Amino acid sequence: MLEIALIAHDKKKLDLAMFVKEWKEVFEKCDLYATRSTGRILEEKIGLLVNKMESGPYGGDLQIGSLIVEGKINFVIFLRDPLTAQPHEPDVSALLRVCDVHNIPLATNLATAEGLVLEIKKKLEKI
Ligand SMILES: O=C(CO)COP(=O)(O)O
Repeated sequence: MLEIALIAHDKKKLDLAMFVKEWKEVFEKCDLYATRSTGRILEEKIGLLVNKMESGPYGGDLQIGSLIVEGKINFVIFLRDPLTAQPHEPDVSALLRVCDVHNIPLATNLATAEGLVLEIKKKLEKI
């Protein structure tokens, strides 16, 4: 099973929901983790089962980061809002940092997410 973390800041949640819907047949074969509001949207609008952490501003990014440190996440798609200051920016940076520390593929925009999902699909076909 592949473990995927899906996160989006508020102004990017619609983009993420549309992207995940488009690739639903891939994501429904994975174990999904998300920060709370993102996860709720993916469950309610797309009908996927999602392991929901705390909301990002309440430490959810750090919880996902902790899962990465424990080796429990294979891919991260995190659609950040580059135009809005986030009160929990240090937590966001920490999550991005542990992805680099542990060499976890990370997409922070839709163009890269497209590449990652193709890679995830390829990996699933080999399982
Ligand atoms: O803020 C976030 C990531 O930094 C996302 O958190 P939510 O999914 O709870 O909105």
